[in-house]
Amino acid sequence: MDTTTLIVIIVAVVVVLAVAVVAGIVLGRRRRIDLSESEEITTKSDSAQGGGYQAGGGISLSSGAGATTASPRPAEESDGERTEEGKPGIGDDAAVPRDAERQGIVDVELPEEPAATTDETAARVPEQEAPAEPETAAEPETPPEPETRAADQSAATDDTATQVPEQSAPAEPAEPEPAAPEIAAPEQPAPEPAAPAEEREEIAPTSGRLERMRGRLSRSRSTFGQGLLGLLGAGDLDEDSWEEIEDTLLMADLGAATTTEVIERLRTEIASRGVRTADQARALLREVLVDQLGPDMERSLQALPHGDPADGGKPAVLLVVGVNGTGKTTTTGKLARVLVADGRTVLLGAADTFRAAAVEQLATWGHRVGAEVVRGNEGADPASVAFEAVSRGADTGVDTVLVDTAGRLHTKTGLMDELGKVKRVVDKRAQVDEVLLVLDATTGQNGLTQARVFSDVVDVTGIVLTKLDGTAKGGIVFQVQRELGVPVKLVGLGEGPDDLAPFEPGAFVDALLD
Ligand SMILES: Nc1nc2c(ncn2[C@@H]2O[C@H](COP(=O)(O)OP(=O)(O)OP(=O)(O)O)[C@@H](O)[C@H]2O)c(=O)[nH]1
Repeated sequence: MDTTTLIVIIVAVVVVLAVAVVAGIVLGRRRRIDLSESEEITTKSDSAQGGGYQAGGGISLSSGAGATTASPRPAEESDGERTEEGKPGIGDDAAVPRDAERQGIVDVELPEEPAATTDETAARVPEQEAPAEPETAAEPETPPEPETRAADQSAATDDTATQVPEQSAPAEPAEPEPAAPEIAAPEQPAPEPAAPAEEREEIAPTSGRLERMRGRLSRSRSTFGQGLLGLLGAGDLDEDSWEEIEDTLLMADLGAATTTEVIERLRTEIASRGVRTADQARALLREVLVDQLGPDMERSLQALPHGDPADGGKPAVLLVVGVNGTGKTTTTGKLARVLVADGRTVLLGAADTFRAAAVEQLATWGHRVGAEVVRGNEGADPASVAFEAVSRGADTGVDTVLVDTAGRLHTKTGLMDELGKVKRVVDKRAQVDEVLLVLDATTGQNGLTQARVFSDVVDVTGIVLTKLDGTAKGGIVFQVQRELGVPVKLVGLGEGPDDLAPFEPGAFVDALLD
């Protein structure tokens, strides 16, 4: 073999090797997930994301009779995120140690002393702490001492309010059918049934609210949409990447148990489905997150009357409960608007007798939609006001009675007893169709602790998660439902009168990932 032939052979071998290397690189790149390929980004109208969500869906209302709540998993299967002692604590942090002991729902010990220093929510409304300790709360069976009536009834600003005379709630449990307390003849001003129709405010249509307000979830969206999809789309997912994804989910308050399940499912599905494109990664993430939100849970609001109220039917009764400052009164007012917009008649019960401003606030909401308000004096027995509101609602034939209760720390045994009493007393007059627990989404893990205690005391049937517009921790929705098996039914997305939307898992996840 001469030199020329040798050179030709060497050149040929080099060329073949070069072609092989280039082909290898190209194939390798194709197998990566790259979210920067704009043409592959899925739009929300893409049928692949359907999931049954109707962005135009309104708040679904139903009658309490026969409605059931489906739970995605039994509560005892849930894995709580705990402090080192393995017990729920006030202000639990989202960053849970991975080796934290898992456990289901546990009884929370209710300390005697307020946890105001560690409870953000309580700290927000400090003035409520002082009057929150009347002995009547600790001794719910004892009628409260008669108190001096607030100086001047004419201070009331709402014409439609009906004043409940000062009295204790009907005794319980000795009298199964307590006599309805009389309505005091108000002095000044005379009560009016409702504001004239022409004075009432326009109410935004309930349909399509979540769609219209999806921008309000922008803080949570930056975690999920940019954070999570960015990580998933970074290509080779090594152990460091998975850890980052895990941290991101924990920071968004999904909780350790949900996070572990999400990660495991993503890892399995990415491998088995051969996820390679941005579209596929997004669709998979959406599917996994929606599944975690229990899409089959019953979320309609049991706010429709039992039969025709004009023909002996009974109004639906909803109790609104929660700790201080979560947005109970605001939510009650917003809900009244939703019902009025649906053509329903509503009566509001102002059973927050600790804070005069709360009563005025509710009266204003009522006036704006022409709903009558039953109110008590500051310091009156809230059970009595609630009872009277339900009685009045039944007598006047309204469709729905909404009872706003005072904010109370879940750690205050006496106040929780008092709440239990409110429900038991109302139960004697009419069936309570919904107990809505209002949770402030910005308080994160503390909301969970509250939810457990409230659920124990008053059998919560639905969660309203407020202030989702002001937090990056929208993942708390996942935890609340998982731990309690109680559906999030409504979400508060702002301070405006119509900033209340139905919670729909598909739409919610879409809003987070867009
Ligand atoms: N950003 C935002 N603010 C809200 C939302 N819901 C309620 N708020 C605000 O939260 C504050 C407290 O609301 P309230 O309705 O007075 O709370 P509350 O639970 O009735 O308070 P207490 O009766 O004192 O326990 C008010 O400033 C509301 O405007 C929401 O969804 N988003």
